[in-house]
Amino acid sequence: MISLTSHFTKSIPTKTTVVTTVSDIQCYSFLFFVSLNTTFLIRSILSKPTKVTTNNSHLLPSPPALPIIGHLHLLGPSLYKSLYNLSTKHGPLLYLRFGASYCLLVSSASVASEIFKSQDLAFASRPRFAFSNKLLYGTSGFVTAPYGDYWRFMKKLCVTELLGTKQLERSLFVRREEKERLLKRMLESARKKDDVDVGVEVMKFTNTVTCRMAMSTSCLEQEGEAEKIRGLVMESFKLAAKMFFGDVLGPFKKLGFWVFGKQALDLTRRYDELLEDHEVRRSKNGGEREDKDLMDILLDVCHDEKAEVKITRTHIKAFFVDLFIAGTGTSAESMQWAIAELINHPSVFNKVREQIESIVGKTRLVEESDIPNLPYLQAVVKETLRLYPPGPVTTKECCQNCKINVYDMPEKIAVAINIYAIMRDPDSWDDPNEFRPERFLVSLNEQEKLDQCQVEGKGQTFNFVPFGAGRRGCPGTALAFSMIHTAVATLVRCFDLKVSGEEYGTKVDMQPGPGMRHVIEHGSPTYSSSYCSLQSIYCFYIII
Ligand code: HEM
Repeated sequence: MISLTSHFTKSIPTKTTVVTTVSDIQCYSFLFFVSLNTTFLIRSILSKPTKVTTNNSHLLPSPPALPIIGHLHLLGPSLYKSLYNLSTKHGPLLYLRFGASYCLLVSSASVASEIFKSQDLAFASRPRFAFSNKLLYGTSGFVTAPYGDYWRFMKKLCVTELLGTKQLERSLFVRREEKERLLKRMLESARKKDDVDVGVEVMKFTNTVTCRMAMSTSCLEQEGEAEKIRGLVMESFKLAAKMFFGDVLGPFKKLGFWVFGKQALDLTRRYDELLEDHEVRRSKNGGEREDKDLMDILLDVCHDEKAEVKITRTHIKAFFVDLFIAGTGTSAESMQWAIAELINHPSVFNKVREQIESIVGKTRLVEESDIPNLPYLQAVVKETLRLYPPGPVTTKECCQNCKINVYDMPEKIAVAINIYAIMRDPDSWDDPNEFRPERFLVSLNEQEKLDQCQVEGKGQTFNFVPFGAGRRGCPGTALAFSMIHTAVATLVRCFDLKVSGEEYGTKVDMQPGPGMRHVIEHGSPTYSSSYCSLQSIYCFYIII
């Protein structure tokens, strides 16, 4: 084990954050919007926002809105927190309008269960944003694909060839090797007494695992390839955050694209180059291989003229970009939050380490097969995901008329489900803002009762939903848990940790950065542009 012995000379990087009362992006969007066209403003003032009504007696609750901007002024620097504040004040199901776009906001487990379970099929698509057909392979992606043959085909492939239980067993050696590489890199820094940027290291780990599992290759094979992918993912977040706000521009959204279009095309070209380089290397190295990976299978379908579902090369590229964006930053971010909470709670840290030592001993590393015997580690990871979901808001679109509670849902209405709010709801959780992993430790008796409920179909309360749920729920849940458990256990097992330049015991600042504005300036390792943890993450170095 490596202990920290000396003070460190390197100072914490000064990524200062300026918190404003109203997010800059809001102001910029609004000013941009205002200066663009007064005619539209006048029209908007004259026309009342459409409210979603049901048989006329049920008007969806909605906070007071301003002309033109609707509820835009109610958003603060952190989007998901602003939405959380709105729901605590006005209720768990709200109608909101931001400039020219509108949506329903869902913030409680009971309303979410309608969407995740009772009306799952009706909400099996996602809404399209203003520029979604322009950014990164347009509408060919999997995450944004409408519910239909293409989505079903890709989902099945995803599960059978990459993320299902059997595939995860087959790819166990990849995660083991990459865990050892992560450890080696950290040990090297330790020997040199260097600071380690946890964010960079765990992102290399998740990137390379995903690359190797999906394309049988290591991102680290080529000089700087992991860094290149990490950079591209960060830039995608920045751009998506800027372009997302195009929606408030309504009929003028094309002008917004004109501003960012060149950046979007450049980003797509760089993803293209990366994937094409990769394809050239793989055909040089292998040609026809017996043990086909996901990329091989997709290329076969692409070349098969009789295939039931038509897959193009653009679909394949879009799919891999989606996997990187949805899978690598989210898992890496959760690892960082977990480590940060453990530094802030030394007694929890020691308990995790003691449990690992009692189960694994002192002579070998933690393996995935040890995880079922480490309930406290599992509880720490769950509690981290509850407090800091990397995708705090997920979106769905109603694709057929249906009812939520007493309200009729019109087709095409966009729904934002605030996962963050659900997992901090005091009706579901005692002391919801406290980090208390023990809440996830259930006694054997309780576990039996829970199992019985699951068998009888009564067990889903939808109050713990970091991965969403229903048919559009995250297919990478098992992989994410494997990666997070292993990485966190390895770091706790092998290193004593503290914030660089500070005394032992100094707390990591857990205040998330100011959301959208920060994403636009710095990019974010999270796949949701509405959430940002960079203040603590950037400032957070391990000293070994
Ligand atoms: C801590 C890690 C992760 C978290 C918290 C997370 C969370 C989520 C959430 C909230 C959704 C939306 C679910 C919904 O709308 O109901 C989602 C979708 C998705 N996730 Fe994850 N995810 C994680 C890791 C991964 C990994 C490792 C992969 C794959 C390598 C992955 C692939 C996807 C894909 C492809 C979708 C889109 C599914 C669809 O639209 O059908 N995620 N994830």
